[in-house]
Amino acid sequence: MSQQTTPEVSVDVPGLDSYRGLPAKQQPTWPNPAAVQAASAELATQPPLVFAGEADQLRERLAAAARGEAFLLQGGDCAETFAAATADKIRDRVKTILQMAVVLTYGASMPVIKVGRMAGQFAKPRSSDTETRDGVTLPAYRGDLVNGYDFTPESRAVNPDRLLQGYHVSASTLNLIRAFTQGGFADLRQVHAWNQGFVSNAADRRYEALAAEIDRALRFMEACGVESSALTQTEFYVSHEALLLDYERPLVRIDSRTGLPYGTSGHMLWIGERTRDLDGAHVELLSKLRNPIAVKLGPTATVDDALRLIDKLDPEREPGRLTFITRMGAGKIRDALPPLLAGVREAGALPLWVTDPMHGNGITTATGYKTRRFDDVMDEVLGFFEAHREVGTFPGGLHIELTGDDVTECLGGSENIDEATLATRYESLCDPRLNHMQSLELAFQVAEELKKRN
Ligand SMILES: O=C[C@H](O)[C@H](O)COP(=O)(O)O
Ligand SMILES: C=C(OP(=O)(O)O)C(=O)O
Repeated sequence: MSQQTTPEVSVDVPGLDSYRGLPAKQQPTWPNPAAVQAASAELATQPPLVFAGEADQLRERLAAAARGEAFLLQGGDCAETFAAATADKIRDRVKTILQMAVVLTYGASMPVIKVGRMAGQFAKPRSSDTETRDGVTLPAYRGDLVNGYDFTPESRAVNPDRLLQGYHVSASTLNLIRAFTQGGFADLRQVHAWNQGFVSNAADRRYEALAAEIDRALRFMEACGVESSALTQTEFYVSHEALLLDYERPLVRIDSRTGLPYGTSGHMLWIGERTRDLDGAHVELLSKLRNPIAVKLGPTATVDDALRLIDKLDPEREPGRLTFITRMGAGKIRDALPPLLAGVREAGALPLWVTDPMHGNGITTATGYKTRRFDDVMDEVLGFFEAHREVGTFPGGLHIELTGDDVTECLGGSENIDEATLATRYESLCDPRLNHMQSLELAFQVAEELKKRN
């Protein structure tokens, strides 16, 4: 996030509101439309959270990944919360992503583009509008941008004041991320320090060995007089699902250099599996924005779906503009992905293909915990690499739900978290995340797959 640009101004753009008449899924039913309009109007007066030039820079980096010259690592909470936007928790998530990126960069000898599911991942699509506990039914929790998690009528009531709160929490999160990644914390000579404070375990020990090799290489480079800001700072971008239209639209700004509209709520915005209808409001609005855009594709996605999304979102077939994040499920990816890859390639398009091995592998235990098996997550990642090998396309990235905390939300991994252990530290308000150690283990395994390609 180093590149500065000319300031942006907020003006009405002809055509930008074409999404308004279209079906918009997964939106809250605001009880008081005037209050939402007031909140959106207030948001429209706020400064942009990210700059257009940064989004352009990310698009260039993603273009390199689409061409097979870089790898995208995108990760963070399932649902960020306002309460957990603390310095320690943000730092630990950034550290975990930096550590994973080091493992991948060193293993694959390839640049790794770091993108957090951070500073805006506050709205969640849900399967049901309501939740029932002990015979009491209340609105489902839709993320801190919409309502509260506590199971009381007051907390679950949707509240448009949260739109502004979400903006401000995103701003302070982003401020901290910028400070961590540009202000010395991401210096590669800190590669050991990133591991401190985490419980020592097998993945951490493997990481320590790798960090020692990196240290040696850095000392060698220093001795040779090599100096580069690439060793002391890192680019780190932010992304989230652009779900809540009353939040996203007011944060659109016109880039004064080019006159083009950018979503300034995050560098990269994605459209979820539940809202990717071609004729829906989400695809329409994001088709007008110049940011890098991603779309989730589940196991029922067809070649035709993918091609029509490309026509709508990336008509110029510009590498870096469009990323497909596949989330098929471990049992389906080997059948469902190869035809998609082949069909899109035959049509001459070059989207970036990324795997989300989390969202197709959810299960619920008998005791009611939503969880995922680490082995299923890993199996989907392997299936992703196999599918690309079969078709001859590039497996360009990994999208995961993770935390820097030692939570017990996903089953398995080398700590062997079992069903009984889930209860000890289950903190996610929506879907289960890989903990710090599981995230590192996954990074080592993905690095092995990338190494095989080389
Ligand atoms: O993160 C993704 C979705 O918001 C989540 O899987 C929905 O979960 P639900 O089926 O419990 O509503
Ligand atoms: C809701 C999500 O995923 P999907 O749209 O793939 O279900 C998510 O990534 O938070």
